[in-house]
Amino acid sequence: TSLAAARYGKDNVRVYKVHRDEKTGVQTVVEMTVCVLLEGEIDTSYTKADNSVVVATDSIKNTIYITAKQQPVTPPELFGSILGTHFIEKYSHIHAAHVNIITHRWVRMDVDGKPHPHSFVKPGSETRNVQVDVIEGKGIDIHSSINGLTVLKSTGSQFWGFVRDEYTTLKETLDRILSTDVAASWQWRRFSGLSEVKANVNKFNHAWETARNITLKTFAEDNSASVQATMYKMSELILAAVPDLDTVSYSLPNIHYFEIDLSWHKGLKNTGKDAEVYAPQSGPNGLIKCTVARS
Ligand SMILES: O=c1[nH]c(=O)c2nn[nH]c2[nH]1
Repeated sequence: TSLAAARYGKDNVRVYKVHRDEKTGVQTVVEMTVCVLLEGEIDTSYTKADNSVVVATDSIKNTIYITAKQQPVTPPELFGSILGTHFIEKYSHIHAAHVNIITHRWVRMDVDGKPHPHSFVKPGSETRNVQVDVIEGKGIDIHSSINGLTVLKSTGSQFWGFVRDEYTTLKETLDRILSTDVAASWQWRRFSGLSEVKANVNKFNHAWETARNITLKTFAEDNSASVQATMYKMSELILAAVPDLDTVSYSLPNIHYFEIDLSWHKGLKNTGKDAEVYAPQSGPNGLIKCTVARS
């Protein structure tokens, strides 16, 4: 046998960092969950029980906290690039570092109509994530994403004209509920190294804001012919707005809300244009994926 592939490290490293502005007293918080996996000349630690090549995962965890203390932790694309670059520069036998960062959203609380200096709300399960792959001699590949952004529209969604055959029971509709948990991601062009990431640092927050705004606006305004058609429009708009992206991807579960026929109860109308009470479904759910390139 031989080792076809190997990478190891520490997962689920939870990090919180506060920034205290001495002048204004305003405090800002960041919370993230970090995973760092290392690749390189580590085969003998698997094949020969040779631990001399192992940077202990405990040391990797320590490095994450030290780097979070000494370096900026936002945007996550920058922190991931700094962290990954550290490992390939510090250890000559490590040739790639794969950093995954899940940043949780602490949104500043409004109290009496004013943003509070040190209080925050977590608005749900939405996160901002990055996968940063620092590859020695090649550069830095960054994949950014929005996850867990749950949306619903009560109309403005259709689905008809699909294959009808002996397997089909689904009725065509010009007006349905559409709900999904948005997973949107975008692949940056390769950066030559940390200095180029730093030179482009302002693009990362702009891209996240742009992708999030386009996703919400298109979801709301498009009279959707299908999940497929709407997610493609979102992708096209994001690529047009952010020139440094190579591709945009979506993975959208179609969370169904079924009509309930109540006509058996004294002829109660609750289907089609009379539908008001629906049964939200936890599963089965549609799952629609795409990756859109520039051409
Ligand atoms: O938007 C949709 N796309 C589909 O492919 C599908 N299949 N059933 N319902 C659906 N809705």
